[in-house]
Amino acid sequence: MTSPSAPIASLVWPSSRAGEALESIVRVAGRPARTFLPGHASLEDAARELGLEAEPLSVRYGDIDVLLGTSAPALLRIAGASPSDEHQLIALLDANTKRAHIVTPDHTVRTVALATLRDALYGHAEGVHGARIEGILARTPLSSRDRTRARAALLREQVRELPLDAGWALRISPATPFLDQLRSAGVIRMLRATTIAHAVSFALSLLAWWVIGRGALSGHLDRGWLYAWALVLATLVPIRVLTAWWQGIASVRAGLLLKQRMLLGALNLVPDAIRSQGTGQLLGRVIEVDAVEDLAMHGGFVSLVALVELGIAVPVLALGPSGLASVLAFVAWLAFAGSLIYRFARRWLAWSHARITMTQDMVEGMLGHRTRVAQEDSTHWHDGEDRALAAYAEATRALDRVNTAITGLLPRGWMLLGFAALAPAFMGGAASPEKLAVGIGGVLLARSALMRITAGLTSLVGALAAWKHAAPLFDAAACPKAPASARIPPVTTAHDGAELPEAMTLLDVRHLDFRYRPEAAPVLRDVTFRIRHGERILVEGPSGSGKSTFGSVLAGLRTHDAGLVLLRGLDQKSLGAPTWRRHIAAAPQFHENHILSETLAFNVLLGRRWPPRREDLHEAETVCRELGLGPVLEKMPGGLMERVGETGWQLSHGERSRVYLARALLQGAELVILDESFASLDPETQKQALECAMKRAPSLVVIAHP
Ligand SMILES: Nc1ncnc2c1ncn2[C@@H]1O[C@H](COP(=O)(O)OP(=O)(O)OP(=O)(O)O)[C@@H](O)[C@H]1O
Repeated sequence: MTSPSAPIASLVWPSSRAGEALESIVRVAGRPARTFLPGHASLEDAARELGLEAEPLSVRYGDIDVLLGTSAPALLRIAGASPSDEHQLIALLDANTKRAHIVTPDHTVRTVALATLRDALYGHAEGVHGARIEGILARTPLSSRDRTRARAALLREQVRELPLDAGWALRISPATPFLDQLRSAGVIRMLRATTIAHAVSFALSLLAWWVIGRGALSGHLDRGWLYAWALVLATLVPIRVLTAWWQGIASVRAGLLLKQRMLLGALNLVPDAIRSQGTGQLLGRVIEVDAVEDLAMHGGFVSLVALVELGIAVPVLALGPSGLASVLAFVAWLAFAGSLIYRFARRWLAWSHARITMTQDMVEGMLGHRTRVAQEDSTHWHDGEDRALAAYAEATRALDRVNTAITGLLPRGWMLLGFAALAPAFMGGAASPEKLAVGIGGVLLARSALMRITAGLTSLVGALAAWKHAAPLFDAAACPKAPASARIPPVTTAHDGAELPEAMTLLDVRHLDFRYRPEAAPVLRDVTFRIRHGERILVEGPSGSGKSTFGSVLAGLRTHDAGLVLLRGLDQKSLGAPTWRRHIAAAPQFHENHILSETLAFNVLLGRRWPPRREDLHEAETVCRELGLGPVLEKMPGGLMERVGETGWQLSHGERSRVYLARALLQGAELVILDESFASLDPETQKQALECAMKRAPSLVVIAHP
């Protein structure tokens, strides 16, 4: 193994130039980027400044090869030249199985062997294990080549399972304008290439048609022309294959970007907005995302090809024997096609509305099914469904009628009209065979273009209808996020029981008003309240008095109408939602919380990095045991790795509430808000769980009934 820094020492960036390395990689990759302004708190913030997301690459040493193959562009963190040096960075542009391109500190691109990068990443482990391995090898009689190989193999074996902070993968943020994302992923370039390839392919088809038509109509076809025809057809094959390949790649990339964007939009939705929409409507939106992707991709490509074909068909018609008449007939038929597609669009919108409404009702019905089975007379379970089905069937029939006209009438009607326009030229006998061949070719080409454009536009209509439902998710992704760079003053340690100075105020609530709707009476009115670091506070009140609402405003889950909520003197807008949530963790009331169908470890470590480190799992298990979950951990065959939730181990009510508690306590927040978290526990377990919360939460707010 080569020494970690020697082969690429001149190609690495000092960590102090991380921002510049980021900017350089962005520029070389041809991505739209803003100018980098130095002085950011973290690399993640610096990346955000450049319109990127820097995702930490936390892997095991054994996964370095996979990492190098899949994470570019990335900033890789390697060990400094000597153990005392700060770490250095490699700006990885792209990589294949053997080589990688990196951007050097003088902003040039260099090719390096992938093995060199791998060795550089192992450099972190060299410092720790190198000397010991060297000691083992010193006692072994080996040639220097074998020694190097044995050293590399031993080191890899030693550290295979150990974690490595390998740097950051750089991704264009899903919140940047979608066109920029498409451009950056090379989709626009591929669309351009596809369009040109289609134009060439049509021109060649036309040439082939002209060659064969000319021969057929003139009565003889010599061998030379036949060869030319065969050659043109053979050339078409690779062009079509290449076009289909590009088209496929462009669809996959664009689809992926769209899904990422929608996912971000879903995560950006305000919880109250989600609640007011209902599960059915949200699911409807998510389903429509797939329809948007399929129909828009298909419709977009087909329409693009159709436009190319139209652009060729019209001049060919004009070159035929009945030039102007043929073109006018085609334009008139196109207008007729347009009116049919307009009618189709209106009916599709009505049909998709009926379909989506039924989906929403069905989901809501499924969610409430258990309650219905227990509470409602079975004769009323399906009330209203017949009416909805009848409306849907009628909308489907209306759509089918216009669809039949589009697919059946349009192409056949055009053939009749197109040949009718050519008829005088055929009858007159004055037109040359070449002209007649071009005329027939034009009619056929126009038919193909017409069929394609109707197929493309009908798909686009479907995409548009689906878009109406999916757009809120797409738009939510573009919501400007509050800066995450703002830092709150460092935490100072509380003195147990001592009167805390003013500076220790953690959360300051002043004249807070909150109402659920603008016209409704406020649920919280003029609340002024202060929590100091280390305090444990009990919030009590009768049912419906606004305790949970208050907790959710403090946790940043709801936005207040008036007043101030300050965390160490800064409001949520200045700190940004992620920073706010890092400092305040909440366990919402039971019905607002959820066990995800995942492992127990995943559920309790939800607020931390995933995959977890060994120490995360250890802490999670300790907290679970402190909360009295030891017996259930013992019962589960997989322990912490047992799958829980709807499809897994069904946790009891009290067990679930302690999982929610563990989840909140494990987030490492400064303030933990527990909303009726102890209500479902027996007195003994309640005492145990409360002791754990008191011990682990730096500051605590407990909401409970008197
Ligand atoms: N979306 C909403 N629109 C209008 N009012 C609402 C809405 N959601 C909740 N409320 C009302 O706000 C009030 C406060 O609710 P909150 O859940 O905060 O009370 P609570 O004190 O936690 O009650 P409990 O002890 O029963 O859990 C209640 O009267 C509730 O009905």
